[in-house]
Amino acid sequence: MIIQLCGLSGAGKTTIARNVQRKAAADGTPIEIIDGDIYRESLCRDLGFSREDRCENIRRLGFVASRLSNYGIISIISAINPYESIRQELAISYPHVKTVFIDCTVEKLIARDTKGLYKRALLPEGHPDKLNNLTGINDPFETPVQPDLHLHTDNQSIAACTNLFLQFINRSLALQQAQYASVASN
Ligand SMILES: Nc1ncnc2c1ncn2[C@@H]1O[C@H](COP(=O)(O)OS(=O)(=O)O)[C@@H](OP(=O)(O)O)[C@H]1O
Ligand SMILES: Nc1ncnc2c1ncn2[C@@H]1O[C@H](COP(=O)(O)OP(=O)(O)O)[C@@H](O)[C@H]1O
Repeated sequence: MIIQLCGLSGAGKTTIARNVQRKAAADGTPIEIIDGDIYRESLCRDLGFSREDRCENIRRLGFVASRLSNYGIISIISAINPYESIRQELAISYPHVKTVFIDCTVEKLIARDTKGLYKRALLPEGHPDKLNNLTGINDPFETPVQPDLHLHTDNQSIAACTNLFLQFINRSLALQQAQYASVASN
């Protein structure tokens, strides 16, 4: 199974994915997190934040996820993943792809601003430190049309989001196994 997250910087993608990974590992369920931030330092080092580059980024992360999921490893793509078309492309490119929206209001993110990116994006035009293409501020984020799971990290605690995510994975795995069993019996 491939789980593609989407959500703005600071929404909680990494935090929730790591919590879910740790809890699932305790039950013997292997999860690999394919984090945009980390892959942008290696496999995706040549990519920036234009629409074209962000789409290429997701395609590459999707490919890595697909290789791992062939071996039964649940692959969580933790990236902003801002465009509906590339999310749909991923969903039809590989089997068992789920989309999880990690949703948080921009107001809350500006208040959190763990990396200082929002402060930089909100600087006046012409300021030398201004960030001109921060998703949600001066670059688009397309709300997913029909996510398989929608978490609201501005009003649900980290623990609640983690539990909802784990329950979602367990439900999806059970459905997947039922599908395999039904195919095998026909
Ligand atoms: N302009 C701009 N817009 C968005 N994000 C920016 C930008 N510049 C740097 N960063 C940092 O890069 C991380 C996002 O990379 P992703 O690979 O997840 O982005 S994308 O899916 O290709 O849109 C993102 O990581 P997260 O905060 O973990 O989401 C930021 O730390
Ligand atoms: N309900 C929540 N879910 C996830 N993170 C939360 C939540 N509430 C507060 N946070 C905080 O928000 C920040 C999210 O950062 P991070 O997980 O790196 O986001 P992202 O990977 O989306 O950029 C962390 O400091 C985390 O402690």
